[in-house]
Amino acid sequence: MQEILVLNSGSSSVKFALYRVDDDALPLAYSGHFSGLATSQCAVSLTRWTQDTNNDALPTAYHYDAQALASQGLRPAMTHEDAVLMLMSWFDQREEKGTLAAIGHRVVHGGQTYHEAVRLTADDVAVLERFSSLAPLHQPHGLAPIKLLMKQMPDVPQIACFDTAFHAHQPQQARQFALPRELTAKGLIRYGFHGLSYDYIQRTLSSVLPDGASRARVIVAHLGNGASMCAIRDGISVASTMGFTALEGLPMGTRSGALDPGLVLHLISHEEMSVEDVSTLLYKRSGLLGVSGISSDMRELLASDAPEAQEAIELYCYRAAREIASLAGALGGLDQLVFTAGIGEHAAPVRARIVAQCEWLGMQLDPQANGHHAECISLPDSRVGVWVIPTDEERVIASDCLALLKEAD
Ligand SMILES: Nc1ncnc2c1ncn2[C@@H]1O[C@H](COP(=O)(O)OP(=O)(O)O)[C@@H](O)[C@H]1O
Ligand SMILES: CC(=O)OP(=O)(O)O
Ligand SMILES: [Mg+2]
Repeated sequence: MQEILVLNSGSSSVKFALYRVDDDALPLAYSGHFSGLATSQCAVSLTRWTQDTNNDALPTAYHYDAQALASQGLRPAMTHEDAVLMLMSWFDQREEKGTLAAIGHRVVHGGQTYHEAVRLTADDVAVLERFSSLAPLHQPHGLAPIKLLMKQMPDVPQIACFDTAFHAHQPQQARQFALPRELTAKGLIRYGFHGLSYDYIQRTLSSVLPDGASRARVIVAHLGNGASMCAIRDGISVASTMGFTALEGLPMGTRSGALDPGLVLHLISHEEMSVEDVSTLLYKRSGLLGVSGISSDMRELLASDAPEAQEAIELYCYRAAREIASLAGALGGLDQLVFTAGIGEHAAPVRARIVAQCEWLGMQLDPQANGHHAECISLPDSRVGVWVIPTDEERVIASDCLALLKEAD
């Protein structure tokens, strides 16, 4: 039995999933995550998936409690490296272990060089390390396990799948900043991120939409700890709110989103901030955390009575509604809006506020459906369909790995 392991390293988490290779199918065997890495709230969770014997389309899940996790050799880890080492040792000790055909990794920035999944060499890793300053919260954490595993398991292919790849075929206008041509030629362009998530939603949408519903002009709102939106025309990305880096666009958990670039100059020239100070401010101290002064976590803000929490939520939704209008402009109209990722999938009040501000675009929310996170949350006669679809970046990575392995055969 062959298996594919997927690692999705985020700023403070490592999500993982293990798939069995069964011809073209990839049944999920285990999934889980280490969260709160490098904070005082480290945690780990693991779920084992088995096929339901009565209905093989429905997997049944078994969630391990803390004691069972410890007996599996898994406990909360402090760093990304600790987490990956512990995971590999658990992986090695498992009963019913198969042969590892590949390890797939989410790599956030592929620059202009990488437009599809690739089996990595040490030279590739060196190239990708150069993009670390463009995604400081992600790229180093994505590359660290790759380097570690290349040493530990030199015979197992380490395959990178890129957040930027889905956006690589956007029209030039959507990619270009109004900067002198020589800077554009150097790669100072809008790349866009969360592409693995958009790819998954784009692939899933056709099975979700009823017959006759158009997929021509779609906006996907990926609202997680990082947040962006993507305009998708007939399955292809045509514009995104994220740009050269994953700072651009919507306000996020701790990131500012779009700012007047003159403000950055002001911080450096008049507030005596160094480049590093500004970087920390914009990546780690802004967004929901900065505006609320309370938390970067939407759950805490929604539960809080503090006016600052409400202000942060209002600003978040206002900016989201404005970006939807902007992307609808890029698409020349709108047929479907999809919410996904942590906030998009679970925060009904946030979706309600955003859709209310987009009513003029032809969206009508079904409050009851929204309240219980139904797949379709718009009323039957809403001109624009509004959907909630859970994303699955790990599955996109696993299927891209499988396609690459088959190509190499
Ligand atoms: N039930 C919920 N209600 C509101 N927000 C939620 C809920 N569950 C998760 N979230 C939000 O989703 C965020 C994490 O989203 P996720 O897509 O997992 O992010 P990432 O992959 O960037 O770490 C959390 O920070 C939290 O704000
Ligand atoms: C690119 C990005 O912002 O990713 P995440 O949402 O996982 O932080
Ligand atoms: Mg994410």
